[in-house]
Amino acid sequence: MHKRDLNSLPEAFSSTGIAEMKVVLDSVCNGVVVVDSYGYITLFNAAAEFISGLAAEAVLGKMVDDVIPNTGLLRVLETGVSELNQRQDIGNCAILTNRTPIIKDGQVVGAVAVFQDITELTEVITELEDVKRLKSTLESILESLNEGIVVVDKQGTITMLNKAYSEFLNVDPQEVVGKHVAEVISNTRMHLVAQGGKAEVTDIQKIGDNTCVVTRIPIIEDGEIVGAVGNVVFKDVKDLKCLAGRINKLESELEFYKEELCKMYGGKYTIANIIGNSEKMAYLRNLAAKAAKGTSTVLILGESGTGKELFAHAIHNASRRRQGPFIKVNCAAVPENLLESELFGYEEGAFTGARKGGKPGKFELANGGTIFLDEIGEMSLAMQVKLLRVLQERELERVGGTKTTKLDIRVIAATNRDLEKMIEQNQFRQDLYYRLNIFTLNIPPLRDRLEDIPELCDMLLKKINKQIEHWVEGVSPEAMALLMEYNWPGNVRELENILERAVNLMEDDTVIIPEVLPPMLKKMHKGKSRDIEQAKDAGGKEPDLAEIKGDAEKQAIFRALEAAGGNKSKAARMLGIHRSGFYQKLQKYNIL
Ligand SMILES: Nc1ncnc2c1ncn2[C@@H]1O[C@H](COP(=O)(O)OP(=O)(O)OP(=O)(O)O)[C@@H](O)[C@H]1O
Repeated sequence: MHKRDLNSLPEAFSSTGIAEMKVVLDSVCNGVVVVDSYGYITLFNAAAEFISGLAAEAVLGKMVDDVIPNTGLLRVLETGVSELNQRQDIGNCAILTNRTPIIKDGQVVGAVAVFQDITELTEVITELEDVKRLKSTLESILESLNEGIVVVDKQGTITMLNKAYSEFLNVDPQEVVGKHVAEVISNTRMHLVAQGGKAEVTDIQKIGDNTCVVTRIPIIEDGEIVGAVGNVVFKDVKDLKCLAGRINKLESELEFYKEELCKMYGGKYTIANIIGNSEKMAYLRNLAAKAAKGTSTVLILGESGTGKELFAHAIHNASRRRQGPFIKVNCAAVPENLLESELFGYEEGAFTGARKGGKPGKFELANGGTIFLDEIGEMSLAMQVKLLRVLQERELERVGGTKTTKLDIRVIAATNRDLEKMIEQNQFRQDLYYRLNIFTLNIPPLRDRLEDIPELCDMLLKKINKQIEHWVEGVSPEAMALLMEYNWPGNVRELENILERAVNLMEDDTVIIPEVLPPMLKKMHKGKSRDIEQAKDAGGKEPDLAEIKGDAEKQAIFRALEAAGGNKSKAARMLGIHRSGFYQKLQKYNIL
């Protein structure tokens, strides 16, 4: 670093009272730096020392750009032109500086910089800029709102009125700012809130011709009320009514979808829907109500069509789980190789063709509700083991998965098979049977409670009338006698089918007569046998071939079921068709 002898200061300062001048300059708050015509520092006052953090002795006589690298004084020496109000950084300090040349006899003999620390000022400016940005953001938000907003000061003078409010009032926002709020908004209480400091939420206010819903909130700063902000939530109560109407509509839509969901996944029937005034049915209804109160697994036994599913729905609906789902799985209708994933679900990639993202199984879907395992007697031994594990542990893993899901479900199982006999024949696992056989309902076949038939007919006819928009009052005594003599292999479902067929064949009659009942009922009733052709006479219309074939097929199914004691796999074998084909037919004729 070059240093200059202080004895050779510029003539401007060499002869007259430098020391005196330094005392003066050390007393001022601004930093002062003087350089000679070569750029050597000749003066560095106390404020310059303070701002730069450098001692005067250390810098005097040194080249200014060695001391202050970004100095502009050398440029001023060169150009002889002043540079005023320049921003510059010295160390961590921001300064504002005026650089001027020192001219003597028309010659630049040196230069002086007079500067002040503006670090704090810069911070204030930055803060101010932030506040300005925030203000403009808030203004844009307020302007874009649909709600009308007004702000008043403590005296009730409007300081802000947003676009929505000014349009609603039909005033120019610029003109109303500065006016008292009462002059601009009719029936306002804004000035009172700005005085009293008590918020008024969701008040009704008549503004012009509109009855509006308004809210007024005091603005409090440092514990002092400084004004109030008001907003018009609904510019007309009609808007509110309209909104309430929309909410009502949405609520009723929601109710509708909830009901639909309940119909899809919830229990359809209640205990009151279980018809039958026989002692056996009264006892079973009572038992079902007790089963519903508990949490135990329920096993429902009975021939096909006796109402096992009806009981399962009714138990679910009478239980505390009635709000939860009711999920039915027909273990016989799902192909053996799919049953596991159907029951327990699967993870993505568990097998070829597995759906992306996996799929929950029926057990998961039933969580919080009831799972109804129909035709449990048709489940393979391998599946029985898996089912037993889930029933014991009350948790499952999806096929191909590792995560366990806790289950909170009530299990109701049903079958028309003799499970004890199946255990003897090693077709059903004893341990699973014990798990299921906790609360058992044995539904007797219809032939053992013929006294239920009249009441069942009444109920079923009402249902059929509704379905096919026909009006049949009841069953004639002759037809009833036939119904009471039949042995009902298909139970209540068969009764329902026979009544529906009869109603379809009837024309002018208001009661079911023997002629519209199927031949096999009449065959059992000796001497009164007539066949379907008489149905033609009674109904007056020729049954077509498909109808006759369908009828014959249906009767064949019922007969096979009767001979197989309700065992569907056996009935399918007797008819020489595959079990799944047999199920399709059961579904087609509404026998399932
Ligand atoms: N006691 C009853 N009261 C009213 N309806 C009944 C009664 N029993 C059965 N039903 C009606 O008969 C039809 C068959 O009943 P459901 O499906 O419950 O029998 P199921 O024993 O489960 O038959 P499957 O073993 O073939 O599955 C249904 O329409 C059901 O509503």
